[in-house]
Amino acid sequence: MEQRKKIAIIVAGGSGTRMGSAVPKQFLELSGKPVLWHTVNAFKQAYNDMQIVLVLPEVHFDYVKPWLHEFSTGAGVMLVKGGETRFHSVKNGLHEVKEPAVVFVHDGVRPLISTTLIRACYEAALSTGSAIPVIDMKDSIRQVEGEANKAVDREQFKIIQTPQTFLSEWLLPAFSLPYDPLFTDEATVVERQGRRVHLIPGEEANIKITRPLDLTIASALLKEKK
Ligand SMILES: Nc1ccn([C@@H]2O[C@H](COP(=O)(O)OP(=O)(O)OP(=O)(O)O)[C@@H](O)[C@H]2O)c(=O)n1
Ligand SMILES: C[C@](O)(CO)[C@H](O)COP(=O)(O)O
Repeated sequence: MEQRKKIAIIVAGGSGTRMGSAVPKQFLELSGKPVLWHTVNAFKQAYNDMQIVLVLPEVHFDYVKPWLHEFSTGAGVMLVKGGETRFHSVKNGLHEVKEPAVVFVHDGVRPLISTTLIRACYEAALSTGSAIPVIDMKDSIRQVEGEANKAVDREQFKIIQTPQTFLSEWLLPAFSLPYDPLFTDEATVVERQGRRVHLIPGEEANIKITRPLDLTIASALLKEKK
């Protein structure tokens, strides 16, 4: 099978308002290392020729420099300034994609991503153009509109994860579209360009650390993984 350069754009440019911690959640400690260390490590473990583009506010470059040298072998890690929204952070990272590649876009705050899922995304994107990991809904859901609410069929919905993975020739043109607040992930941007995205099974453990309880859950999951 054809092989391609692999680039992981890891976005860590947010301020973590829902977490409410003094230090942004991507730098909080998880089993003795920053959350973001686990995320970068997962991509380096999956493929040692993986190029990492780490997107974060310039004021936070000093948080990561002390431990980044650990990942300097192979294609290394590049630091890029974050943007106003996640979309703008991804767009800044994409400026570093200068040759045909399989591009993974991953939340810096999903440190439990597995080697198996990263490799599955690579293979699926290489053969179909895109790979979006999803999991089933466990709870019942309701649609709320003002005072009214109604049950909806949860079988028609999926929970979307990252890494959202694409051939660079899919992703780069899509990000020249004007920003829309609905662009909360890359699948939405690529779809707006008229492409149909390919869903693959995600992982329950691939949680996004968003609120304080998620850090407790991530810590327990990491212990189980070891
Ligand atoms: N301008 C932004 C906003 C978000 N992100 C990143 O996108 C990922 C998912 O975003 P989210 O969990 O919403 O993080 P925050 O925006 O930091 O959190 P909150 O919405 O609670 O403020 C995170 O790794 C976050 O750092 C980013 O790179 N640039
Ligand atoms: C990309 C994402 O993690 C997919 O579930 C999600 O859309 C990020 O949303 P957030 O509001 O920026 O956390």
